[in-house]
This record gives sequence, C-alpha cells and structure tokens, in this order.
Amino acid sequence: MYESGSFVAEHVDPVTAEQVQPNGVDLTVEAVFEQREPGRIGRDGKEIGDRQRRHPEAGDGDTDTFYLPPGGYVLQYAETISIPDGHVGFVYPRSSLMRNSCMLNTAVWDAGYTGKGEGLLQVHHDVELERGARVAQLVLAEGDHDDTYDGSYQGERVE
Ligand SMILES: O=c1ccn([C@H]2C[C@H](O)[C@@H](COP(=O)(O)OP(=O)(O)OP(=O)(O)O)O2)c(=O)[nH]1
Repeated sequence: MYESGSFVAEHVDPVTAEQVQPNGVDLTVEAVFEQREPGRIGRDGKEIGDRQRRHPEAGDGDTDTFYLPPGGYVLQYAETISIPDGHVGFVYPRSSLMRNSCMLNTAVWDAGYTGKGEGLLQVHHDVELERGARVAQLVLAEGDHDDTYDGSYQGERVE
C-alpha cells in the first residue's frame, strides 16, 4: 500500500503545505551539476566522476533561475528525506516537468536512508528551473526489507 501525502510529509524536512500532495510530497531543486569526468561502476565498488556546479543564469539579472539547454544534469533536492522502517521510497518527476519535455530518472530509496538525495534530470528541450521550485514527488510504499540502509550515501548533505 502507498501512504498518504500527509504521512510522507512527516519524513521530509523542511516541508510546506504547498508541497503536500494527495499521494506524496513534492521535492524542490537546490542545485544543478554537470558531470565532467567519467565515473566507474566496478565489481567491487564505484566512483562518482567530478561534476561542475551550474550557476543560475537567466541572462536578465535573475540569479535564481537555471537556464538548461538539452542534456543530462545531476539535480540535488533541497529536502532531507528519511525513509521509515517498513517502507520503500520512489521519486517521480512532477508532471509539469515531463510536460515540458524533461524527465527525472531515479533509483530506489531504501528503508533507513536519511539524506538529501539526487536525481538525473534529462532535458529534451531548453527549460528554466527556478531554485526552490517543485520538480519531483516522493511517494512511500509499505514494504518488507532485510536490514536497513547502511551505504555510502547515508546522511549525505545533512548538516
Ligand atoms: O533517485 C534516487 C534514489 C535513491 N537515492 C538515495 C536513497 C538510497 O537509499 C541511496 C542509495 O541508493 P543505492 O542503494 O541505489 O546506492 P548504491 O549505488 O547501491 O550505493 P551504496 O551501496 O553505497 O548505497 O541513494 C537518491 O538520492 N536518488
């Protein structure tokens, strides 16, 4: 069973009323990066290639809007997410992002994970994203699990 938006909101911080949806909670964009160096996925480990932070640059003095031409971008969410025991999380793109020819690729959010995660933003047509805008939605499904998350991304970007 999937949980309600108000349940999901208890596991997202900070969260405003505007972010709480019937079935989940919207996540906002904090930072955008472009990968510059190759990463590596090996049998015994992985490395994340170097990235360059993309600065907002709408061109008209707006310092809070990312203007993104087509390409792949790593997007960091602003919210700290904690996946509660007995659950698994999934993130979907906000439909308005998809309707603007952009897509967010995501992976599994494990029970026990806490952090500000990342997603892969695919831009198929130029788009403007304002920092702090809602771009994704987290949903939580009940689910059995073996142990809880103890990987390298635990606690990422949490002060
Ligand atoms: O789209 C996603 C999906 C998941 N996560 C977070 C939550 C998840 O629990 C954590 C680790 O994901 P995963 O287990 O897939 O990472 P890994 O590549 O297997 O690395 P590790 O073994 O170090 O965890 O990353 C994201 O930030 N973005």
